[in-house]
Amino acid sequence: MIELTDISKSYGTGAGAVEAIKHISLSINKGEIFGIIGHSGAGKSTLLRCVNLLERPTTGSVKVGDVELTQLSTTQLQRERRRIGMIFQHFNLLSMATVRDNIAFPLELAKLPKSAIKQRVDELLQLVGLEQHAGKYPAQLSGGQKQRVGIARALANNPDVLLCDEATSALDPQTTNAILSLLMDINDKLGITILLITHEMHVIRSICDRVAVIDGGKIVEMGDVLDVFLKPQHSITMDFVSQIADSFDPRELINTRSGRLVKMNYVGEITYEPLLFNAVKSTTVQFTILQGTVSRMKNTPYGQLVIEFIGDNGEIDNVLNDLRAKGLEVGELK
Ligand SMILES: Nc1ncnc2c1ncn2[C@@H]1O[C@H](COP(=O)(O)OP(=O)(O)OP(=O)(O)O)[C@@H](O)[C@H]1O
Repeated sequence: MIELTDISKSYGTGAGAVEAIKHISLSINKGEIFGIIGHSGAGKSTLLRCVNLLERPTTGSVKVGDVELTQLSTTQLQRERRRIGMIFQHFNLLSMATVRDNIAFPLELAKLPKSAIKQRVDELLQLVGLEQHAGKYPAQLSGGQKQRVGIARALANNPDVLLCDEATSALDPQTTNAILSLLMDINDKLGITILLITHEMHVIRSICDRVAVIDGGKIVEMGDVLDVFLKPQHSITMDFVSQIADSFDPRELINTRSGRLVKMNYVGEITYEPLLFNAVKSTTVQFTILQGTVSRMKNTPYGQLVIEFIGDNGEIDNVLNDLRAKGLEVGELK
């Protein structure tokens, strides 16, 4: 649905030039929720804005659907942009217009008849749960409600793609979760492809299928969220993962514990099985959980534990092999 090929973007020229993104290629599938995470200044906004050519890349190609956007005339580009909705961190609503009029705005630009606009706005108000607030002005709404207006407005022309520019960064944790659920619901119901940028790993873990980590204008790591989360390769990715994982380094335990320290990852329904108990029950091996997370990534449960096993080495080997045979990824820390 979105194909970026060898995109670079420089601001300014000569000695003062800033190369905000450098040779980025990215392919996003139809119906996917794809997250881009990076620290401030990494180039996230620039990259996102290249997708609808709010920023024109200095070099490279931008395809949305089958259309190469960089080759279009201004009028053609305006038409194609209707297929790409966008929401913003600070909502960017028209302060002098009601909720209904804010949502109607892109439909008026598209020159729909009045009756069709009314019907579509009613549908959108219902989709985002704002039927009771149609006559209010933005100043009378909470942050979460303002973002719902932003989402309804972005969806007005039935776009294929929704770009989300730090859409939850100005919201409190509870409202963030409600907006993330709404985005997931919209992706599910409408099959719309969502590309979001964030600096919060929580956002990626809650709703994304795949993630790219960017730093210094380059993609440093990319993959399925589960893989990147459970086995981060790059130090920047590890920083982000530690935002939500229990963040102390289990290797610090090595010199303080006398048993065998084992790290295990597991994914899917086995997360809820009594795996450890079953593995040791017919042995004399004992275990202690030193560190652990059991949670969900989007809809997939997973666990990550650091365990100390105490007992006969041969028996512990058998326990570890038993766990591996059940599908756990098991690695010893020493
Ligand atoms: N219009 C501009 N003119 C000059 N430099 C710019 C412009 N926009 C962005 N930059 C520079 O490009 C680099 C990437 O900025 P960008 O806003 O894309 O990063 P970001 O990851 O979105 O950061 P943040 O999370 O702080 O918004 C930064 O060094 C920034 O200063």
